[in-house]
Order: sequence, then C-alpha cells, then structure tokens
Amino acid sequence: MKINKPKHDVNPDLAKERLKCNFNIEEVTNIIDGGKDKTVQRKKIEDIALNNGASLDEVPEECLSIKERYENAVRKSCVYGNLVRNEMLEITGIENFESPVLRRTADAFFKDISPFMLHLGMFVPTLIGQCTPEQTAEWLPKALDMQIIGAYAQTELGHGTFIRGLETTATYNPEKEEFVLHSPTITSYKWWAGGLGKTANHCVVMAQLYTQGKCHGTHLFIVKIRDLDTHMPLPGITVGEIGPRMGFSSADNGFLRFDHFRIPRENMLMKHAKVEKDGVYVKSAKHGKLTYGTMVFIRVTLVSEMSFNISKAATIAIRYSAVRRQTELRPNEPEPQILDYPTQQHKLFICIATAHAFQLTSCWLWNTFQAVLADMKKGNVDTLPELHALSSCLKAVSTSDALSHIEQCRFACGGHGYMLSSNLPFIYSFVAATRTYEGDYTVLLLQTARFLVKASEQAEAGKKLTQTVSYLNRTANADRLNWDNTHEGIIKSFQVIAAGKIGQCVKSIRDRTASGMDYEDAWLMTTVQLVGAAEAHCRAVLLNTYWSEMRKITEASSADVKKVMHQLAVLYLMYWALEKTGDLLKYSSVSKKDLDELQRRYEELLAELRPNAVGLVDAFDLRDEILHSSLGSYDGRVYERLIEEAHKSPLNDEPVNQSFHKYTKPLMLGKL
Ligand SMILES: CC/C=C\C/C=C\C/C=C\C/C=C\C/C=C\C/C=C\CCCCC(=O)SCCNC(=O)CCNC(=O)[C@H](O)C(C)(C)COP(=O)(O)OP(=O)(O)OC[C@H]1O[C@@H](n2cnc3c(N)ncnc32)[C@H](O)[C@@H]1OP(=O)(O)O
Ligand SMILES: Cc1cc2nc3c(=O)[nH]c(=O)nc-3n(C[C@H](O)[C@H](O)[C@H](O)COP(=O)(O)OP(=O)(O)OC[C@H]3O[C@@H](n4cnc5c(N)ncnc54)[C@H](O)[C@@H]3O)c2cc1C
Repeated sequence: MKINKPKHDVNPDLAKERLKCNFNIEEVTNIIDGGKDKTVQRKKIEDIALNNGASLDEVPEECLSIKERYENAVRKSCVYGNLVRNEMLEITGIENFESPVLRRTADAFFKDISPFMLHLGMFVPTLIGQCTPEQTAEWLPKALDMQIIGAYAQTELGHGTFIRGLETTATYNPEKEEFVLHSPTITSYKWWAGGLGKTANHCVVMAQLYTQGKCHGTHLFIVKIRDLDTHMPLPGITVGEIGPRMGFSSADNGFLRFDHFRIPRENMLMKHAKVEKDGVYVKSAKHGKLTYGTMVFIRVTLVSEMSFNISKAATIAIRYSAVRRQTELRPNEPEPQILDYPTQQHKLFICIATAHAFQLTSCWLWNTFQAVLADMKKGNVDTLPELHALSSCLKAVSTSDALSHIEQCRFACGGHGYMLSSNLPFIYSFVAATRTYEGDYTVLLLQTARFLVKASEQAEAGKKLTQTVSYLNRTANADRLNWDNTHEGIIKSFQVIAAGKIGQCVKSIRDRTASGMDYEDAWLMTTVQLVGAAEAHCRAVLLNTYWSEMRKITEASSADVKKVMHQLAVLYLMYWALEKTGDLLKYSSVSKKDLDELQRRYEELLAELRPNAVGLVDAFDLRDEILHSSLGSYDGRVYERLIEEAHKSPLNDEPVNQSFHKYTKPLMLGKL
C-alpha cells in the first residue's frame, strides 16, 4: 500500500512499534473501507482534496476572530465545494453525494466545521426524500450544482424535541395559490439551523400547515430567504446568527423569523401529502411520520460518523502514547512509554474496537435502511417502525459512547491533550453536539422503548417478532440465564439483560396502572427504567452485530488479520460485560469467580493487543492533513510540532504586548 511518506524522520519509538506489528495493515484498511476497490477510490478522492488546497490555513483557525473564522471557512468551503462538484462526485457517482469519503476529506479543510455542511448533509437529502418528481427536477440539480445553498430549519427557540409543538405557520391562500409563512411568537423563531445565519439563500422549513381553516400538522416547505445576487434577506425575513457556542465555531447556526412571508404553493414538499390549488389537503403517505425521513437518514449516517471520530481520537492518543514516556518504574531504567501502562491500554484499546464495532454496525444499518426504502417504494411501510427504533437507539448510544471514549483519549494525552493543536478538543466538541442534535439521547431511547414495550407484549402473546427483537421470543419468560463463559454466551446474556429490563418496565407500567394511575403517568414514572431498557437492547444489538459481521467479513482474511480482528471483537464483548457486572449478576447466574476470570482474561487480552496497537491505528489510514494533530501525526514529531504550533499564537507576534504599557505597568507603579 502506498503510504504518504513523512517529510521528517519518524520518532524512533513509533518506528519500533511499527516493526512489532504482526498483521498486514493494508488488509485491515481494506476491511474498514469495505473492500480493496473502496480503499483505492478513497485514496484517489483524498489525493484530489489534499492536492488542491486542503490545510490552507496560514494562521490556525482557532486564532482568528469569529468573523475571520467564518469568512475563512466560507473561502475553504467554496474551494472544497467546487472540488466536490467538479471532481469528487465524478468518482463516487452523484447518487453517493453523502459518501463518508467526502465527509472525511472535508476534515482536511476544516478542523471545526464547514458552514456548507448542512447543505449537503440535510438540505439535499430532504429534497431527495420529500419532493415529488417535478419538484426534484426543479430543485435538486440546482442544489447539487450549488447554484442554491440550503439549510434545514426545523428547530425553534421554544421547541426542538417536540416537533408537533412547532409554532411556525404556513397558511394556504387559494386565491393567490400561495402559502403565507409566519412566526407568531418569540418562541417560534427558527433557531439553530446550520448555515442559515449568513450562508444559505434557501432553506427547508418545518411549519404547521393550515388550509381551509384546519391545521394538518407539520409539513416541509422550501423557502428562498435571500436574494441570489445581493444575498440580502428578502422582505418579510429576519435572519441572523445565534452567537458563539461550545463548538461549531466556524459555522453560522442561524435564527429566522417570518413576517407573513409568501411562497408559491409548489414550494410545499409534496411527496407524502399535498394541498390542491383549491386548498383541499390530500395525504398520500401510508405512515404518519414520513416527513421525519431526513432525521432517520441522518441518524443512520451518524453511526459511521461516530466510528470515524473515534478512529481519529484513537489514532492521536495511541501514537502519542507510543512517543510519550513518563515515570520511572524501576530505578535506573528508562521511563516506559505510557502505552505500556495497562490503565492506558484500558482507556485506548476499547476505542479501536469501538471504531470497528460502529463501522460494521453502520454498514449493516445502512443495508437495513436501504431495504426499508425499497419496501416503502412498493407501498409497504411495515418495516419502518423497527428501523425507527433501531436508528434511534443506535444514534443515541453511538454518539454517547463516542463522546466518552474521545474524552478518555484526551485524558490519555494528559495536558497536551487539552491543547487545541492536538485536535482532541475539536473532535470532542463536535461529537458533544451529536449527542443532542438530530434527537436528544434520552428522547431517542424513549422512542426505542415504545417499540420494545410493544414487542414485549407481542412476544408474551406468542407472536413471532422481527429480527432485531426476536430474542424476546426466546427470552421473554426466562428468569435468569445460566452463565456461559463464551463469546456467544456474553451476547446471549446481553439479550437476557435487555429482555429482563423490558419485562420489568412492562410490569412497572402494569402495576402502576393497576393501582389507579393513567397510562401516561405510569409510562412517565417508568421512563428512567425505559431508557435503561432501550440502552440494554442497543448494547445487545451492537454486540451481536459486531460479532457476527466481524466473523463474516474476515472469512477470507489471512490468519493474522483474522486473529487481531477477533481479539478486538472479544475485547469489546469483555469490556461491556465488565462494565455491566451489576446487570449480569441480576439477570444471569454469573458468579464472582466467573467475573474474576473474565477480568483476568480481559487484562491478558490488553497485553496481547499491545504490540499491534500502533499498527491498528495506522490501519485507519488517516492522513496527517485529516488528523490535524500535533500529537497524532504519522512521524510522531510531537514535541517539535507543539513548539511550532505555540509559535503560531498571535500573542507571540511581538515580544511585549501593548497591555503591559497600558495596564500592567501602571498597576505596578501604583498609577492606575
Ligand atoms: C458544499 C460542500 C462543502 C462542505 C461540506 C462539507 C462536508 C459535507 C460532507 C458531507 C455531509 C455528511 C454528513 C453530515 C452529517 C450530519 C449532519 C450534520 C449535522 C446535523 C445538524 C443537526 C440537524 C438537526 O438537529 S435537525 C433537527 C432534528 N430534530 C430532531 O431530531 C427532533 C427529535 N424529535 C423527534 O424526532 C420527534 O418529535 C419525536 C420522535 C421525539 C416525537 O415525535 P411525535 O411527537 O411526532 O411522535 P410520537 O407521538 O412520539 O410518536 C408517534 C408514533 O410515531 C413514531 N415515530 C416518531 N418518529 C418517527 C420516525 N422518524 N419514523 C417513523 N416513526 C416515527 C413513534 O415511534 C410512534 O409510534 P407508535 O407506534 O405510535 O409508538
Ligand atoms: C450544534 C447543533 C446544530 C444543530 N443544527 C440544527 C439544524 O441544522 N436544524 C435544526 O432544525 N436543528 C438543529 N439543531 C437543534 C437540535 O436538533 C435540537 O437542539 C435537539 O433536537 C434537541 O432539542 P432541544 O434543544 O429542544 O432540547 P430539549 O428538548 O429542550 O431537551 C432538553 C432536555 O430535556 C429532555 N427532554 C425533552 N423532552 C423530553 C421527553 N419527552 N422526555 C424526557 N426528557 C425530555 C432532554 O433529554 C434534554 O435533557 C442543532 C443543535 C445543535 C446543538
């Protein structure tokens, strides 16, 4: 495999690590990419991006003012967008505009985020999923060609989670064949939409549809908000940026207020429901929630996005841990590499395994999503509830796990991990947002819980359940599982934990309603347990999917690759078994002796994986331009880079800052 040769000598410790690696790195890279041809394609696309203006910053993004950062990000987005439009989509095929490769190369341009991300990330997918063929023909080519730039404006100041509570109205006027968009209250301001504040000239708006005096609930509309030539907001539109945030600092999250703003009837996205010229409302959808389709799509893609972010953090932390030496273990011996500490391995090796677990699960989820779309094309929406339940819990758990693993990577890098130049704070603050946006963690787990409670009741009634909950058919009446200390045994025990928790929720709700509570209150009182049950179900799905997909995908691999991929999957199973010992003790016959044995095997496995740690992160094949990290570069020149980055601080532009003469000196002289 062609690797991008480092310009400098590689740090000797890192070089030694690479000699220790006992499997073929390229083979693992091919597995992660989904095949050798995909690796070749990815590298070709990365070459285009990286040879054409990536990493263009003279001054680090974070050293710029808010305005400069935004302007710089727009400049780079235009260079990048042009490459996407003219060269990269040629390779992926236009239908793959959401390819993770495009997302990955975008990181070479932006440490933080592109103001155009939501254009490709949500605006375009909404057009694809919500337009009639005529509307698609009208809008999609313009959007893909970036003649129009869009945002997705759903959330309001007063409501994000509860979509039915949105207040923006779209009232149909049959005389003029127009909708009038209006923001009737302060809480109805659209709030948060990425790219809306300053960049977009169009947006998709979620609003309550009124026609013939009746509200028909939330629907989507495409709205031109700015003049295409002057970029001035159109009359009736108040739009701006919401202000500094924890991350997303180079983008322009926006607010938007409508004052009786008129749009043509054809601007309602009418794939699933329409308003006729005379104002008659016609619903064609067989399922009430198809306008939520873009959210389901993004939740599906976020699982792979989390794998990518963990792999970046793990690469940085593991390479750094191979270079960093700290603390004398024995007198007169060199300080060990911090990677030699089992506690460090415990923090970091799970990150490698989790990146693989999420990558394989995301491919499987993507295939499930495609199968549901194919069913829906044929008019069958029966498989949608299971997809919604799956995508909800996998989005919630993958973003939440990614966040805590990335934080561990930062801890693993000590003080230097706190430096923005390590890139870990950027990765962390980006992922922190994913736990909230596109459906908050708790809220989405409660959606999955609704599905699980119903499934559990069906299992109780002897009905055969769909694949991801079929374990409830086998385990619904199981009291405590006989502990079986095998890999399959661990997976089964997680299914029994999930079944036990769901069963307990059903019982709590029933007990509460039996004692006179109405169902809504009984559900509410049980929500802490319901969130736990949905998380347990998600863990069972993740463990089972990772294990079975890993076995399938490595069937034809070399023995060494098979071994290391197997070790990672076993590590993942053991890690989670040890994290959940309380649940195991409650729902299985596991003994203290069994758990001690599991702990011992886990610690041995860390030691077995140790020689391959650097090889495993090299297999993620993340080029330095994408990693943006003083700690994680391929050559391991950690200390040199930290010093180089320090010199870039604008505070080092002059030896004495003017504040000394203005403030400090007068203070010192008692002249303030
Ligand atoms: C030019 C290029 C230059 C640079 C570009 C650089 C890079 C780009 C490259 C690529 C981009 C790639 C990737 C980008 C990736 C990501 C995008 C990045 C950022 C995204 C930013 C975030 C955007 C947002 O956050 S948008 C807003 C999202 N909002 C939410 O998610 C709100 C959450 N709330 C809800 O979903 C719902 O309100 C609710 C589900 C909680 C409740 O809904 P509701 O009240 O209506 O329903 P219920 O009464 O609870 O339920 C009734 C039944 O309906 C079922 N249900 C609910 N939802 C669904 C659904 N979606 N599908 C199916 N069924 C659903 C529910 O289960 C109930 O069923 P039951 O049978 O009655 O129980
Ligand atoms: C960086 C970023 C980018 C975003 N980009 C966009 C965008 O482009 N377009 C867009 O439309 N939106 C966007 N959003 C908004 C985002 O989708 C919402 O913030 C998110 O859906 C959460 O909604 P909320 O803020 O109303 O939180 P709330 O719903 O107010 O949640 C607050 C707390 O209440 C809890 N809670 C709420 N409801 C329940 C319930 N039923 N049961 C139990 N607990 C509950 C939640 O768990 C949470 O802890 C973005 C947000 C962020 C942070």
